[in-house]
Amino acid sequence: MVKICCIGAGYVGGPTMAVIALKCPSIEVAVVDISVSRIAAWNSDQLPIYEPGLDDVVKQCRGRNLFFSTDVEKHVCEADIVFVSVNTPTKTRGLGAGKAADLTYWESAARMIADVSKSDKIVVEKSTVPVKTAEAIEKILTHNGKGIKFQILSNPEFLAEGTAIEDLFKPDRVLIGGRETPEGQKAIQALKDVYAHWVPEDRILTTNLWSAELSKLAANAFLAQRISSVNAMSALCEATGANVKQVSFAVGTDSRIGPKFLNASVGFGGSCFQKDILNLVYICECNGLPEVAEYWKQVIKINDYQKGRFVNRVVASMFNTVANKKIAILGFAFKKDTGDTRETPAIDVMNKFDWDHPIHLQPMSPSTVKQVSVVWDAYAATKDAHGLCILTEWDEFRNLDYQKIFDNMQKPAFVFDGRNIVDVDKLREIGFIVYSIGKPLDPWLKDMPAVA
Ligand SMILES: NC(=O)C1=CN([C@@H]2O[C@H](COP(=O)(O)OP(=O)(O)OC[C@H]3O[C@@H](n4cnc5c(N)ncnc54)[C@H](O)[C@@H]3O)[C@@H](O)[C@H]2O)C=CC1
Ligand SMILES: O=C(O)[C@H]1O[C@H](OP(=O)(O)OP(=O)(O)OC[C@H]2O[C@@H](n3ccc(=O)[nH]c3=O)[C@H](O)[C@@H]2O)[C@H](O)[C@@H](O)[C@@H]1O
Repeated sequence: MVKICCIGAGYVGGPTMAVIALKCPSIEVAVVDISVSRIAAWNSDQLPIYEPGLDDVVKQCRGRNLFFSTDVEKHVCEADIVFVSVNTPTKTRGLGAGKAADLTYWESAARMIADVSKSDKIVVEKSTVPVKTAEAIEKILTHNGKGIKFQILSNPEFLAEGTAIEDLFKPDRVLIGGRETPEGQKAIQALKDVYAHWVPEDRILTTNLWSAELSKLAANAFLAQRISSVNAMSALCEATGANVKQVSFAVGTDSRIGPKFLNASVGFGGSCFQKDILNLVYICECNGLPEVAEYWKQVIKINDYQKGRFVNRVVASMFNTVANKKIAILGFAFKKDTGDTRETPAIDVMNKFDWDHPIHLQPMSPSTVKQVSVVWDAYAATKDAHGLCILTEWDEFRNLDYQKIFDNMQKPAFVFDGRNIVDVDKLREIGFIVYSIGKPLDPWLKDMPAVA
């Protein structure tokens, strides 16, 4: 029986391995992590991440051929294929701080694999890593490996949170990069055989190592670039009276451009887009390509601009200050159908509100006045509020009773839709002053000295 071990039981390791276990009953899959609480949660009825369809998949195979464990070394030692799906955040200190990927988790995983292995293994990069990481990993493994043979493969993951199970069941493609040697090709075939249990052959792409590593960074950069492009257009729409929904529909019907990923928003969030682009920027700089680095940096600059623009609209509309006002934030996750709040635009928006709050009105200590409170219900959140900001596109926010909300808010009552999900005309009829990203401006906003 083929044995797979995955190091890192996070948003990627957990769902990907659960799907491999489901689709390949003949393979034993162990997901290991140093976090005791995370593993305990994977072994409980309350999984550590919220992902539609995940509970069902885990229930079907946990204890059968899917195991979650903190005994990292034992499972690595026994495995034929070791996936490494640890976090690769942006470095916060030292060389490349603020841009380069922090590979300390990866390096310690690689050293541990080298230490505990007693048989040949295929080591698979599942985490998103800088191009050429496989070379460094190879060096760590072969220098410590006591003659044991390791083949490194790059198999980046393209799932999106909220649709992870769907994406894993029917991926657009699976990408496997490996060495162009006979041993490398054999390793590629072994991993292909795993995916071939459910992914059609023509969707399994094989490349050299560096192409696979770089394709992942490139894919995320292209996706984020589409969002920054449409968000840049949203600013121009507001200035000209065009409607960004109509513009993106018209643009997206061109089959060369396509309709997906053209929703204007308060900005993209999530743990990966920003970090992966920064990583790309750093790699370009290190390779003497400052113009290319500058090009990709703009994607992040526009994203920051968009978040700032949104807050400026809110503050300018509300008589140029939010001090002493109650603002209801509807949605905090970085997108719908996930509980993940890493790098969510809601954090930036709320921090900027805090910045607008004059010092003399700030509580002396965090316990004296509670500036932020969290409630379960949109009606409770909006009661007596001066304005509401929609920051995540949860379906429930489309169908709220906005008349009831309006009746319970302070007047004038404002709606700031950072996701373009409300019916602007209907809300204006109710009496709200509405700002919706990239849509023709409310007369109220036109008169404000808004700076965007
Ligand atoms: N979150 C997402 O939707 C996607 C993430 N990725 C990439 O996948 C990688 C993992 O991302 P997430 O799953 O979101 O991260 P995560 O933070 O949810 O999970 C990583 C896990 O690795 C564990 N870990 C770290 N070092 C370890 C070690 N030495 N031994 C054992 N466990 C260790 C941590 O305790 C943590 O539970 C990142 O490189 C990310 O860029 C790629 C595609 C999608
Ligand atoms: O490497 C990763 O981590 C993953 O990053 C993204 O997936 P994810 O961040 O989970 O979610 P997305 O659906 O891409 O959304 C990212 C952000 O962009 C925003 N977005 C998305 C689409 C759009 O049209 N407009 C827009 O503002 C979302 O609200 C969210 O804040 C990619 O879509 C995945 O392919 C990739 O595997």
